Amino acid sequence: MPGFQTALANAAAGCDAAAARLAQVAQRLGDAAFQTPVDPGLLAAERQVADAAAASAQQLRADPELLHAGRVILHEGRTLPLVVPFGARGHLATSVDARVEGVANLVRTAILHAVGTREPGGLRVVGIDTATLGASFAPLRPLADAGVIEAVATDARAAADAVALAESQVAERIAGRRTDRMLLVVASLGEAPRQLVERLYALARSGLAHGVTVLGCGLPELPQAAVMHASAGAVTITNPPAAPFGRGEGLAAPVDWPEALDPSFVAGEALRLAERAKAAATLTFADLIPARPESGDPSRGLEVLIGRDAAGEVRLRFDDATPHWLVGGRTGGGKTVFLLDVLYGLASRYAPSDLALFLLDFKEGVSFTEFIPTERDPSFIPHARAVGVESDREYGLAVLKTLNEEMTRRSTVMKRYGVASFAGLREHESYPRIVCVADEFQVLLAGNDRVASEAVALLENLARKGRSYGVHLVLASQTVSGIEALWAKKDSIFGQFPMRIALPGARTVLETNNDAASRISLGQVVVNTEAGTAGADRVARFPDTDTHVMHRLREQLGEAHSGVGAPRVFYGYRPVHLAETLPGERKPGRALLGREVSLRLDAAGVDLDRRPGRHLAVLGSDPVGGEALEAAVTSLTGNGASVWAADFTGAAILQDISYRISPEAFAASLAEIPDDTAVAAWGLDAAALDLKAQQALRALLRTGPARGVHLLGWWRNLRRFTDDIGGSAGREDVACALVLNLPGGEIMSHFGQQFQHWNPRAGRALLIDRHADTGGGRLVVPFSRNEDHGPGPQRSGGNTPMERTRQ
Ligand SMILES: Nc1ncnc2c1ncn2[C@@H]1O[C@H](COP(=O)(O)OP(=O)(O)OP(=O)(O)O)[C@@H](O)[C@H]1O
Repeated sequence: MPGFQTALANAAAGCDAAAARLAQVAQRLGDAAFQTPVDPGLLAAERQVADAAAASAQQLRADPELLHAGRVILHEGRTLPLVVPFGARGHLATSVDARVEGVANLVRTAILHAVGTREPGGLRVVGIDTATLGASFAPLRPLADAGVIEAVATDARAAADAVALAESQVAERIAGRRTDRMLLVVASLGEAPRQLVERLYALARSGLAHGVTVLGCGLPELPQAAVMHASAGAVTITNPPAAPFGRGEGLAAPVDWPEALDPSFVAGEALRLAERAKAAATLTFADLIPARPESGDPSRGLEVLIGRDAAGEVRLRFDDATPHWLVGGRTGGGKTVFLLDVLYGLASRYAPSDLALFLLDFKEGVSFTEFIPTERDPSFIPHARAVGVESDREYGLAVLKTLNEEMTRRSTVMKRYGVASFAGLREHESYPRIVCVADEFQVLLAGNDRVASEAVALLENLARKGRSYGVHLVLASQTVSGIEALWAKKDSIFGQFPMRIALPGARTVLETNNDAASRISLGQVVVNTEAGTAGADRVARFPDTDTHVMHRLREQLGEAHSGVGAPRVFYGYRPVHLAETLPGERKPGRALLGREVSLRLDAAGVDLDRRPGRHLAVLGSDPVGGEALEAAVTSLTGNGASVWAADFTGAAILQDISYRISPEAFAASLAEIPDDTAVAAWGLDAAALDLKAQQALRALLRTGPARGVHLLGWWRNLRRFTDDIGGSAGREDVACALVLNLPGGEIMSHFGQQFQHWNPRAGRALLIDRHADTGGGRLVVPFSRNEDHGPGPQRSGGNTPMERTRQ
């Protein structure tokens, strides 16, 4: 057992050190029995050799392939630097581990030497120190913070991960994917399983040729290594395999460990090397963006530069191997910045005809405003097709549906050409790759309602098939529960996300035994293309965004693609007004009520045609119900319709109506409505219609549409409404309803089971039209009054709050 042997050796070294101290004391006492007489001629020769060797050793200090591993002890107390092949030329092992102070010195000396003699980024350092819990590396902390020391394993599981990291370094070097070296420093291994030791030996055998050097403390049987043995009060060193010291087994003279380094020197040197590494590893945002936008070929995938790690530039891809990405990180961990780096990088490298962005943000905040025109800055990213800011879940669902439909469309075209991949499709037609980013996607999946189950099904389909059709997902979440929600629903989905991106504090995006994200700081990211497997991480540094560079790119893209309209934007938090509808949206006989929460953000309304039941009930006490009714009336009168209006609330703003019915006269007027007239009534629940009036109302409902008479009534309470129309018998007589703050459980008795999940919330309404092909109704943002102008005049255009420039 190497662990046992090391423990024995450590104990022996302790005894030896005590014996050596005793010998020194005896020497000082002048006991001649401890002195060995040496020929004076030999001593003189030794002095000459030592002087020459010391001078050349000094010159060799800058050679990364040679390590000053200690001192050679000569007669008369003279010493000579012990220089051994290292790096690509050999490993070094010791019989005792870093619990012996001299060996801990060796560990620090070797790391500072190896890092300092190589170009920044040319060397990765990974440590194992289970017996002293990382204490051997503690003075080198700045190097760990800077990511030069990538990991120090302090328990058996982490030790296995560290070995796996070194093994993957060998594999990557063999595959030609890396050119840097790794120094694996086993400072102490404790009672390691035999299997792990064998893996270390295998690493040592293949490492020299393939980029891994091992400093194996307490591993005297390490292959391809010079071994420093501590025994009998002295340390000896065996021959380095490729460059023996002489003809014997090892160096003829005793040696000693390196002298303890001054702590302030270690701290200063570690800091200097850390700063040097950081400076070399840092790209600026401008470095991510080419000076002029480019038109890369998206056929085989999309590639984007996101930062650097010790081995150089880090580029990530959307392709067959990593079609979808999962991104995690705690609040303030840099997720927004990282996504901007990626998306601006992509937009600068691919033309809008080759890359389409769908951007969904489900959290409160201002994500993705850098892609859309604002009042202060009209520039935008032309690749963005649809942007949801503080999106409703239903908007997210609409986007996912659109993307699924797009896959179906592409599959038809691909069948026609007899091709099975996106690259094959691109040989015939230039479809863009699509990247859909859903920030805080767990909101979409929360709960057990229809939206959640549809979203899971759509996501699953996109995740499984997207790669073949050039459709890619980026799901980002700050919360653990976000990702767990998806695990719980369909654990198979995440199998389609081999690319895991963990920002500081991310937990669930990596495998549970991979704690790489807990060791990085702001500005760093763990990139793992093997679904988060421990040992397959790259730790990269990515830059903060730069508003000037972003603005410049938007302007450049705007000039280059002036024909491309701004994206459709859904602002979940903004009210909408009738005044902002476009002329094409206003049609005679159509009462407009709001905007659909859908990808096209169409104006939502009801057609008042001659079919039976073409009436509208606005239901719920929310005052926005009254405002939506005002908009409906204004949209009708704007197209020349005749409207008679009655207001039982005293708060309605009645514009351009043909005739105002006083509340008292309402019941009597019902029988006198002329043909082709809409009757609008606010607060019908307060009308207290008696039986006769109710019968007149029901007659109007039944016979009105045939002669162009339609009722648009606002009842603030459902009971009054159902009473007035005659309960379930009158259900078909009012085919349209705009439901506001009445819960699903309440309305389902009248409208049907499918509405039980309706969850009323401010600024949203459910539009039900029994004659339209929308079984579950449509979520709409009801038109509210313009602060100053009531429902507002209809004007010919408008840009906010829902941008509609792209058709
Ligand atoms: N690579 C980086 N280098 C320097 N600063 C950064 C970097 N990434 C992010 N930051 C800074 O950290 C802060 C938080 O970043 P960011 O807004 O991206 O975090 P987040 O994870 O999206 O958090 P939240 O969603 O809570 O805003 C910002 O002030 C940002 O400038």
